[in-house]
Amino acid sequence: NEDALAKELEGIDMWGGIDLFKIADISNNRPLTSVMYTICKKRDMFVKFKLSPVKFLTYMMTLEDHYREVPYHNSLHAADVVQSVHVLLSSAALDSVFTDLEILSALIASAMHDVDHPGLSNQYHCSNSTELAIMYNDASVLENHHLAVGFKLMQQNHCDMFEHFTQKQWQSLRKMSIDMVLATDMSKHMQLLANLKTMVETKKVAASGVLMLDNYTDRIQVLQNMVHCADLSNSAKPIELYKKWVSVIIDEYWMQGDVERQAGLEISPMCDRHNTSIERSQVMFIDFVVHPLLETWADLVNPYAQEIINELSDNREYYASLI
Ligand SMILES: CC(=O)CCCOc1nc(Oc2ccc3c(c2)CO[B-]3(O)O)c(Cl)cc1C#N
Ligand SMILES: [Mg+2]
Ligand SMILES: [Zn+2]
Repeated sequence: NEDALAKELEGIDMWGGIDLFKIADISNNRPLTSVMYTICKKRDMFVKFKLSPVKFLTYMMTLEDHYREVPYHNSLHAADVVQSVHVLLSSAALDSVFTDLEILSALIASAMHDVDHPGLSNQYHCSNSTELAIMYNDASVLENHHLAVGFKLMQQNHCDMFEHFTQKQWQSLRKMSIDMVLATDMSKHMQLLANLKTMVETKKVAASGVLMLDNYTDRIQVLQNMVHCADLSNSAKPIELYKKWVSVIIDEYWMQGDVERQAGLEISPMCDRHNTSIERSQVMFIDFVVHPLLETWADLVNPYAQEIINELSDNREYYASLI
């Protein structure tokens, strides 16, 4: 089985290069741990930061165990975002732009960004003043929870993989990871996109063609948008993968709608199994959210994301043709 897993992981450096549904099957349902270990190994993170592989794997398996068995927001999605960030980071326009600590932070943030997701949206939690909504005062409720769980688990026995970090390194990784995961809250989308657009208009590029980012605000904005793009990137992947992601997210939305209907609550958008057009909602999400974001990202790292935009346009036409 190790050979089959190694084989499937060969495409890990390519956009849509791995099938996470297959990897889940052949990794004994450890897609997140397998993908994260492979990428960190390739990026020589264990040597660079003196990470104990045993503690790293113990943490990753513990983190993976804390993703729930919900249709979409399980560890498969986290593995997908980790791998997508890994590919976006390797864009030539970002060559040696980010430090190893920034790269490790982006990968760790991606790995934990939806941990313990209950399959119910922020809107559901806030509308019903759930325990989590009360805990986080309706502000980025799920994203705060994902971070709290993700970092709490690092304090567990044998999970302290950053034991050799200086206080400065730890504080920096923690701040950047927090800023990236909080930026995956969809209510921050318009602000994030506006910042990215401004950055594209004012971007400074070195003679070599790489981006020049000279302060924390600019650097973290690019990292936040990168994780956000990866988080929404299903519709820019090969159509067979995209269709699988659509089918599982609809399952999760419909389960939420069933809970809302049962409780006599107003059913959230796209969550009513008796009244929803999957094709229409996908076309609208692509037109109003994903395409504007990925197009701006493509402008930033131009011309290194054209393949992603082409894939997205093909997929949009596929669903538009079914309406
Ligand atoms: C098959 C797909 O293309 C799924 C991509 C996500 O599809 C949506 N996502 C939406 O918002 C969130 C985006 C990211 C996240 C979450 C919600 C909660 O955790 B998360 O960080 O994964 C909204 Cl509002 C609509 C759609 C649609 N369609
Ligand atoms: Mg999330
Ligand atoms: Zn996510």
